[in-house]
Amino acid sequence: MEIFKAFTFEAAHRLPFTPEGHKCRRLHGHSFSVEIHIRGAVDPQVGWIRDFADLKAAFQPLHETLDHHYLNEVPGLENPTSENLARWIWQRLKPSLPELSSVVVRETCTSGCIYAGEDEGRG
Ligand SMILES: Nc1nc2c(c(=O)[nH]1)N=C([C@H](O)[C@H](O)COP(=O)(O)OP(=O)(O)OP(=O)(O)O)CN2
Ligand SMILES: [Zn+2]
Repeated sequence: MEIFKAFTFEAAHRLPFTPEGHKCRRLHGHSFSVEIHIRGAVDPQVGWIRDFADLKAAFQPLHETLDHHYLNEVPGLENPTSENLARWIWQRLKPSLPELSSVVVRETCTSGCIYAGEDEGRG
């Protein structure tokens, strides 16, 4: 079974490697949303996989780093696409949250990324 916890944060970014004239090359902002999913067995005693509060606590330091920041200035997010942001979050959560199964990032209501660690370990 899988559970998730959703978060939102406000941030500015620009995508420096988009072609000249691309709208996302300009500085702009989003109300980002992030879902942290974990997969595991339900503990029959307590009836849950893990307390939602554990997911909130794990994401809290990342929220502080991202919320109301210019993402391009955050180390590791110099090219803050949804894909790179999802991988950045995954790499920072996975060590303390081994049951992590996917990170979902939404830039807008209609655009986002789902990352499940596919290319981890490939350099
Ligand atoms: N694969 C990706 N494509 C794009 C990314 C990205 O991170 N990964 N990011 C952007 C921009 O940041 C943009 O702000 C969001 O994209 P888009 O969905 O094009 O934005 P709109 O809300 O303007 O979309 P419309 O549906 O056209 O109104 C671009 N691409
Ligand atoms: Zn954008």
